[in-house]
Parts: sequence; C-alpha cells; structure tokens
Amino acid sequence: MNAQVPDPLREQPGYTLIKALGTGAFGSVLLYRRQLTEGGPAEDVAVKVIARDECADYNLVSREVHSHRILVHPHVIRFKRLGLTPDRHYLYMVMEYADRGDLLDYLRRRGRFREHEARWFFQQLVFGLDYCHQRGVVNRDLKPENLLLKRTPDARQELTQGDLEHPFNLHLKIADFGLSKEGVHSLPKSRVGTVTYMAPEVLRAGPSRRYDGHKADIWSAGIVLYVMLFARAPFDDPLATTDKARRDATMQQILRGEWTAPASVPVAPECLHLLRGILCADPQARFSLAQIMSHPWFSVGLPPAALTMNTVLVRQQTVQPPPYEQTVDEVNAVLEEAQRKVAPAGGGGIGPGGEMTDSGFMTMIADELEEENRRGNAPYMVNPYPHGGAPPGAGGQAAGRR
Ligand SMILES: Nc1ncnc2c1ncn2[C@@H]1O[C@H](COP(=O)(O)OP(=O)(O)OP(=O)(O)O)[C@@H](O)[C@H]1O
Repeated sequence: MNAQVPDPLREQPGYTLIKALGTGAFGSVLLYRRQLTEGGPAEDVAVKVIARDECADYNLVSREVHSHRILVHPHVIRFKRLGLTPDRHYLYMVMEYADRGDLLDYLRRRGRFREHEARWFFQQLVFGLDYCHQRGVVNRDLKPENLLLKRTPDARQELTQGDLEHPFNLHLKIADFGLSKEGVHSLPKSRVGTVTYMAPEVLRAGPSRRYDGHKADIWSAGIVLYVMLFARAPFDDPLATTDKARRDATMQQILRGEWTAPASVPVAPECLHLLRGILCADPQARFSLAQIMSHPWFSVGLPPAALTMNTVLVRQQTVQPPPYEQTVDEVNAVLEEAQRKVAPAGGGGIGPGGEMTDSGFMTMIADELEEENRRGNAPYMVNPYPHGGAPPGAGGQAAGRR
C-alpha cells in the first residue's frame, strides 16, 4: 500500500491499493490488488477513478465503457467492470493491468526498434485493431501512449536487459477507448485525437465533411510503425519555436501528405512499400487491414491461422458472448446511479452496480484468452525467436515462428 496516494476504493471490499499509475483527462489510474472472494485468487488490476463531482460528460464515459466492455482479445486491454465506490464519490473502471508501461515510454528508454522488433509490435497492433473493427469499434486515438505493454506468460529471463524487457517478452495491448465509437456505420464527424497521429481527412473533418474512422485508425497505426522504426514522427517540425507553431506546421505537412524515411536508417524495400500503402493521404487508396495483413513484410513469421484468428474469434463471440463480468444492464445501472445528484459524504449504501462481497456476480472471471495463449492456441503471440533476441540475418527478415 502506498501511503502517499489517496485511496478512493478504501471502503470497497476486496481492493488493496498498490500505487498510482498515472493521470488522464478524466481522472487517475491506480494499481490495485483485487481479491473478490476470501481465500480466492488475487489479481492486479488497473482502476481508472473519476470523481463524480468532476465528471463533466457522462456520455463520454458511457461511450468508453460500452465500446470497451465488449472487446475481449489478447491485444486489447480487458475491461472488467464499472462501479461506484460505497461513499458514492467516485465512479471507477476496473481493467486488466499492463505491467510494463506504455510503448512511448519503452521507445524512449530503448531507442528505435530494429525492423523485426517493430514488426512484432505492429503485428500485435494490427491484430488488435482488426478485432476492434470487426466488433464495430473504431478507436480514433491510437498512439504509443495508448498502447500498453505486458510481460508475456512465457517471457524469457535471458532476454531481459536490466529492467528493460526485450520486445519478444512483451505483448502489446490497445488501451483507452475514451474517443472510440461503436457502430460500423457511424462516421465520426468531430475532430478528435492527437495531431501527430491524425489522418489528413480527420484534420479536414467538419460538420459537412465526414471521415471513415476505420481508415483513420489505419493511418494512425502506420504512424506508430514509422515512429517505432525511426524514433521520430513522419510529420513534425521540431525546430518550431512554439507549441502552436509546431502543431500548425505538423498539420500542414499531414495535409500535404508528404513524408520521407530518414536515409540514415535503412529498412527493407517491402517495409517502405507497406508504409507508403498505409501513410497514403487518400483514404480510399490507403491500404485496408486485409491488405496490410497479407503484405509480405507484415506476414513474416506468421502461421496462416493467425490471419483468420480474429474472424473465428468474432464469430465465436457472436454466437456465444464471452463471460463478461457485468451485463449491459448492470453497467447502465451504475451509470444511471452515478448521474443522480451527488449524495452527501458518507451517506451511501451499496447500489445496483456496487460490488457486494456476497453477490453472485462477483465471482472472478479468469482471462480465458490469456489462458488460451498459455496453452499455445494463439500462434502469433509466441516469441518468434525462442533461441535468442534476434533472427538470423540483418534487416529483420525473421525466421519462421515456432
Ligand atoms: N490498464 C492499464 N494498465 C497499466 N497502466 C495503465 C492502464 N491504463 C492506464 N494506465 C496508465 O495510466 C495513465 C493514465 O491513463 P489514461 O488512459 O487515463 O489517460 P491517458 O491515456 O494518459 O489520457 P487520456 O485518457 O486523457 O487520453 C497512462 O499513463 C497509462 O500508462
């Protein structure tokens, strides 16, 4: 327990505060150990806490929760539950905990990735994104800060470099659905997200100019790939003297759609071909996820089953929904309760969405997909180079996996 960090869930049975993880636009994220039944298994969870009297927009919270709740995939942070603290002061969102920070921090500490390492993360990002899209969720805020890293269950000790894990010891998980939209047919009208990762059509968007969020996500994923390979953004003006000037210059460059790869960092021609297909200013001509997945640079080392796994998974989840911790009705009950007038301090009991130790729905649900991975049923998640950190040969043309 960390004595310096306020503990909003101190009266919530089963939750023990470990430390603060960070602060976002909507509140803070804290690491808790959760043990829902006495003597039962404990797990570390990340809990996003939002003070009710500071929550300006419940529609955004609702959108985030409803989009995120239905996503159950190895490369998406798992949403577990939404609750109200017993004192009614905080709304909290319980999520899977990614124990190795985010991709931006990892990149800063490790420096640019070699090509095969960038591919390892990019494959995971694309599989996670393809799954989200197949489930009808566009993210609209893909960037390295929102791509979290978690040690793989089969992480290899000899690949650890001090406190810095080797890429092949890490799984990438898409997080933060705060700007996401559910619904395949919805064309987001508003301009949201971070400029560096924004597609040109997003910058041009307005009430009468819509864009396809799927294509915009693909563009952002391409920027992430570029940043992993070259440790800089393709559109930027680092010499600008003010933040505004830098932002304006970046926007102009994105709108012109012109970028180059630094000559000082050689990458394979197939890699540049893929980047060109993704960072294509015309969303109609931009590569689709299917095109990316069948691209020769992308598919190195992947068993064929990896390319159809999402379709199979989505079909399975449509027929038999995964065991969500909360039903839609339970989530909606918490949201409704949260929007009622804030109760005076100490005035609350346990409400419809609160977690009661004796309630039936509190049984902790094992992470089936992690389990599946442990059993080896998710082929693309396996360290492709089990006998060392790098593939044979330069330039990252990886050996086959397994
Ligand atoms: N599931 C998680 N596991 C581990 N760390 C997390 C998790 N979710 C969030 N964090 C960390 O908590 C911090 C805040 O996250 P949060 O998603 O609230 O905000 P953000 O992404 O920084 O900003 P915003 O939501 O405003 O876009 C981030 O630095 C992130 O690394």
